[in-house]
Amino acid sequence: MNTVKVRNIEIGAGIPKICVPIVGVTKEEIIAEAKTFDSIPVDVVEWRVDWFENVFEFDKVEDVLKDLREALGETPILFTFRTSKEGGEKAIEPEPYKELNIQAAKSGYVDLVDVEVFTGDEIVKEIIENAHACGVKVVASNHDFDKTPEKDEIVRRLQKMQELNADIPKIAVMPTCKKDVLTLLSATEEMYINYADRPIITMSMAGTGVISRLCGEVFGSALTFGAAKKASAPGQMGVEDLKTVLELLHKSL
Ligand SMILES: O=C1C[C@@](O)(C(=O)O)C[C@@H](O)[C@@H]1O
Repeated sequence: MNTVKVRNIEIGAGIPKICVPIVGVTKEEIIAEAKTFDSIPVDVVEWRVDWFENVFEFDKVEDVLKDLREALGETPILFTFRTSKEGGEKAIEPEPYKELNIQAAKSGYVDLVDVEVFTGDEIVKEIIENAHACGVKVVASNHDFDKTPEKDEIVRRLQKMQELNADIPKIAVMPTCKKDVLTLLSATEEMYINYADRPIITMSMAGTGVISRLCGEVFGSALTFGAAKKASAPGQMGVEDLKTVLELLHKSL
């Protein structure tokens, strides 16, 4: 099993890493929030750029990235445009989506970019190649905010991300009942044990699924999202509580 090293954080080794999203609208909000992060437990910061008011002007995106990098010091930055199709704030066409992610990777300010795997194989491959060429890692992602696909389908999607050469396959699904949470955990365990040669990230959303955000070390999910000021998806716990539970489990495993 390979791990993914970004700055001083090794994703896929030991206790699951905590990623905190920033969902500010203005530059001021985004930077002000980043400046509070030295007092909370956070391993990786996700900038959810789809919330940013000027996301379609790259010079303004780059201007925020420059100050974010300064505010966050050595904490790795994951750059994510979550499209409205997958639960994000804004819609975007595939070509500008590709350009945005490649420009972010080339800026030198980000450590990882998130690429939605169902954008289209050619575009996904192009983003991954460009990101890798500048030393940036790629989290491939897929989200289903309505339901939980069958176990085999979840495993198939994670495999597809790995085949496309993403560094970290990730899937977030919505449970409609408790059994759906077991389906997600079972798919995670199967992928982790039988197919994955790299870290994966999985979660079942909302309150019903919250257990899946805590037990990654048991079933094989390498990173979990926790909330600081505002959650970016249903079911994210506050980071302090999240850290406590992850450490309690880690001690007993
Ligand atoms: O992909 C994910 C996972 C997530 O949807 C969650 O459920 O925690 C939150 C998003 O911000 C992130 O990009």
